[in-house]
Amino acid sequence: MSDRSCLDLRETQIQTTGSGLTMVIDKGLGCHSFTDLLETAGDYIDCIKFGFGTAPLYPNDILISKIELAKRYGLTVMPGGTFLETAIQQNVVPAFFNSVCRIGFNGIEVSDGTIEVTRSQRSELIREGVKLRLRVVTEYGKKLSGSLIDANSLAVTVDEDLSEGADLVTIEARESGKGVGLFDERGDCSEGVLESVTRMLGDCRHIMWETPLKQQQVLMIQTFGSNVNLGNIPPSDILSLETLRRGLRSDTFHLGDQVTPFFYMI
Ligand SMILES: O=C(O)[C@H](CS(=O)(=O)O)OP(=O)(O)O
Repeated sequence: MSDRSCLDLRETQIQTTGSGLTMVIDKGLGCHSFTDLLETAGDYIDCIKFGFGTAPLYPNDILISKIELAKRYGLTVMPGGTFLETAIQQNVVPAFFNSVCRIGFNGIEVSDGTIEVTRSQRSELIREGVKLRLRVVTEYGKKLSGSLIDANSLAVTVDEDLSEGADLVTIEARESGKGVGLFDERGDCSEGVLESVTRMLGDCRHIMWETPLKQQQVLMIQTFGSNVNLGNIPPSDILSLETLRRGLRSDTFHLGDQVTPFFYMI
C-alpha cells in the first residue's frame, strides 16, 4: 500500500494509511492491460508475481518490457514459486537464477507447494537469491487440496527463512483461495487455525497472507488492521482492496475513523 495518493495531499484531507504491502498475481496480462493496471493502481501495489510458470511463456520482449515497467513504478517483480520448483525438479537451479537476473526480475519466490524441498535446500535458495541482490519472498504451505497449516512448523519456518535473509513469508492460499491453508472449500477461514497461527507467530510484520477473495481480505484487515500484507490479489481488485484498507467500503467502514475520507477530489 503506497504512501502516495493520486489526489493532492496538500489540498485534501486524505491521509495515507501506512505501509501494508499488496502483491498482485498476474496470470498473463498483455502489455496494454499491464500498463493500464500500473497507471491506474500502481500507487497501491508493492509487488507483482507472474504467477506459477507463466514467465517463460511470454515473448521475450513483452516479458522484459513488463518487468521494466514494473521496476519503473518501484515495484518488486518476481516469477511464481512453482517456476523455481520446476527448476529444482529438473535440476537446473543455476540456470534459473541466471535467467531470472538476465531478464531483469528483482525478486524471487522460494516455495515448496508442489514438491518437497529440504530445509538446507530452502536456506541455500534464499541465500543465493540474497547474494544476487534479489528480494526473496518465501511461501509456506502445500498446494494439495485440504492441506492445513501447522502453526508450529510455520513459526519455525518463518524464523529460519527470515534469518537466512528472506524479506517476507507468504501463507499459501493459491489463486483460488479455496480448500488450502487457512481456508475451506468455500474460501471461509478456519478461525481456530488463524488464532493458533497468530498466537505462534506473534509479530506478523513479515507475513503476507494470500487472500485472493474479498471475504478473506476483509477478515485479515479486521484482524490485523489496514496495514496487513496481502497477496495473490487479482489485478482487477487493487482499488477495491485499497477502499477496504481505507474504510471506504461498507465492510470496513469503521476504519474511516482512522483514515479521514476526502471531500475534495481535485
Ligand atoms: O501459490 C501461489 O500463490 C501461486 C498460485 S497457485 O497456487 O498456483 O494457484 O503459485 P505460484 O507458483 O507461487 O505463483
